[in-house]
Amino acid sequence: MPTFEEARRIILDHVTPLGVERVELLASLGRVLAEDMNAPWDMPLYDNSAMDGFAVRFIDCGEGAVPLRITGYIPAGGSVSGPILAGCAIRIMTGAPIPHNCDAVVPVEETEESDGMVSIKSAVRQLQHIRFHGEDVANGDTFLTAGTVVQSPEISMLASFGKAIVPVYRKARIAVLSTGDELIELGEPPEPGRIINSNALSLAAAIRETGAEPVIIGIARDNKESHREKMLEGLQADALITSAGVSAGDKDFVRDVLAELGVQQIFWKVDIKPGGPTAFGVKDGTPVFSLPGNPVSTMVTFEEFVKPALLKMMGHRRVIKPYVKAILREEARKKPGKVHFLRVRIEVEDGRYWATTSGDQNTGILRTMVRANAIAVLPKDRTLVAAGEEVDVHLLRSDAAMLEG
Ligand SMILES: Nc1nc2c(c(=O)[nH]1)N[C@H]1C(S)=C(S)[C@@H](COP(=O)(O)OP(=O)(O)OC[C@H]3O[C@@H](n4cnc5c(N)ncnc54)[C@H](O)[C@@H]3O)O[C@H]1N2
Ligand code: MOO
Repeated sequence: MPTFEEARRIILDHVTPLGVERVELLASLGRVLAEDMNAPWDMPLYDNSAMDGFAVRFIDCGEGAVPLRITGYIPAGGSVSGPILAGCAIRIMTGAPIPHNCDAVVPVEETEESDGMVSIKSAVRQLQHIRFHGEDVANGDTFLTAGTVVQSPEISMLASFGKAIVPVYRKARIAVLSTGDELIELGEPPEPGRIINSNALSLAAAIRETGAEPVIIGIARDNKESHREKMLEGLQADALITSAGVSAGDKDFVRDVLAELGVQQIFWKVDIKPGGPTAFGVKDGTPVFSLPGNPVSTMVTFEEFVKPALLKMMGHRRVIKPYVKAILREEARKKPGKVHFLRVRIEVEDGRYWATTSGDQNTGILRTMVRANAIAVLPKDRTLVAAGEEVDVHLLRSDAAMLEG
């Protein structure tokens, strides 16, 4: 039986990035660039002023210099009409192109103006307040490399270079299959013995949060034909996730039917709790994740095993969530032999993370998953983690480390 880290490694070793597509710039947000991007021109494209003020010749600004005559005006978006004449200055705005013989810009605050003349009140350095063409990125340079996750700074850079269409890794389409005779769909009346198919929706949400596209294919009933039919449909997607029917029950058909359909089982059962009965298989390169049915186990195993794989499929290179250290406020006890994923609430105090358990850790208890914003990963061989001890934590929510305001 693989350990937690071994199981995650095995999964990652069996998945590869999907193909590439070209999308409109804004649609590339959160996606991964599939090609290096090279600058089609210098940025900035032309020498320009970094300040509102006066374009001058440095030699006219030495000690004891006389006021300069203002002979022109170049607004942002304007154009240069000629050189700066000796003893003259040209009023200029930030971003406006500078005359070819301008070698300094003096900010307006450092000048005094009267009767069409400007006096400079401070020492001038040659080349001050000029932004030179190509000083940010030179024509032909690689300004973003393949594998970069596109966020607003990348959008800014891509837009600045006129890239309206961007090559990114394809979004993964992930089939979600629930199994079990007890399941009813959202909207159907609940009654004893029936369970609303919440796993399909929590998985779909988690898939979306990862940047992939969920395809809910419904419920396979507790017979092999129903499993076969739904699984064949699910195997058309880039990956298939099933929930429930994977432990030792007499109606747990998932692994059997997957095997009949030619899915090679890579592992079944991992040394963890919750999530012990998790299985992973592959058919012709399509990964199949069989997650246990308890809603908490489904979500935790998605987070720890499926999410890194989906990220890798969509071209991400950083796919393994790092641990942060948190101080446990109260002791936690466990049996030895398995890594335990403890649902905790993190708070930041004095720049450190503090973790409190979110309550009842039974896998049937959903409310403590809702209350949790992180998972403390307790080592396999430990039986007691004392109050005040540091534990490794995976943050679950983007606001987990944020402060109230
Ligand atoms: N003899 C053994 N029994 C069990 C073992 C074991 O190793 N030996 N493992 C236990 C563990 S751990 C878990 S977790 C569960 C998981 O079993 P399955 O994955 O086969 O899931 P089911 O038994 O079918 O369902 C478990 C639980 O989850 C509810 N469920 C199922 N599907 C959904 C859904 N789509 N939405 C919401 N809730 C769902 C289901 O009603 C059950 O309550 O097995 C233990 N038993
Ligand atoms: O995955 Mo099960 O939830 O360990 O009880």
